[in-house]
Amino acid sequence: MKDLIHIDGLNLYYDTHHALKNISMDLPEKTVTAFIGPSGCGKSTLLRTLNRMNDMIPGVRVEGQVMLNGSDIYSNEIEVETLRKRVGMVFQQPNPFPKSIYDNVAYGPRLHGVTHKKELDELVEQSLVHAALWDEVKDVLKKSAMSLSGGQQQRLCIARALAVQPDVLLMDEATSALDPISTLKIEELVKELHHKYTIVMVTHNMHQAARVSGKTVFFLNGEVVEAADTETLFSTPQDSRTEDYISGRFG
Ligand SMILES: Nc1ncnc2c1ncn2[C@@H]1O[C@H](COP(=O)(O)OP(=O)(O)OP(=O)(O)O)[C@@H](O)[C@H]1O
Repeated sequence: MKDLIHIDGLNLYYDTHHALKNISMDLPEKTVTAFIGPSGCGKSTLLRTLNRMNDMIPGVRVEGQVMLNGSDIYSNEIEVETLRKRVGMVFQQPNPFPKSIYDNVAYGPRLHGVTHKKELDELVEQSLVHAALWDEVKDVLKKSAMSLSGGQQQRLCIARALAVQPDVLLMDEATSALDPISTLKIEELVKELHHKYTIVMVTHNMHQAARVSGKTVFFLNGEVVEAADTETLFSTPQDSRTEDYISGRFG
């Protein structure tokens, strides 16, 4: 599988706190990559560097390179809005807009200039189908997104992210606020979506990483300890710290 994202010598500081230390890795396209590791090890920080969400945090300094399909996303020529269209994100808490289901999904395409009703209708339907929500909402598209359950809201947020046809979908603990059934639905969805999208997910749940991802990266104190295909990392870890973590000795 071709590598879509190439990270080289990445360091990130929150003021004086050195949160990411010399990270280099490749993220293959159309694969789910899981970031695992104990709380505070830098998983979410690294995820946020992939669509420059850290730019919004005062005092953040980034050094090194993040290449997306051959271009450096930190170069001056990159427009952050365009980058975020290519690299969508879903957060821990479902955060639909207080608008109708339809308008949530149509929001991104409208922002990027799609105005034709038929085209919008198609995009909304296609995105909701891809997010495995269409059957549940197709008759209530005008209803408020806030009327949906937490799990449905999260799938709506996935549909909203997919509606602008991104290359990459970032998921930051996207199931940790959900019940087990909704979690399972999202895991099933992610397994389907990776045929079309490159997915990078942060998870506290090692079992989830093992179930869903093709590649896993284990972090500790802002450093990558080990990155490998998921089966190898969980069956034959090379580093004793990985082994200790996955066998539950800490974290
Ligand atoms: N906005 C911020 N300002 C200052 N420091 C931060 C900020 N966000 C994270 N940090 C610090 O950076 C380090 C990495 O945090 P990060 O949230 O990336 O870790 P994580 O592995 O995702 O943790 P968790 O699993 O608990 O979400 C931690 O020491 C954290 O305190």
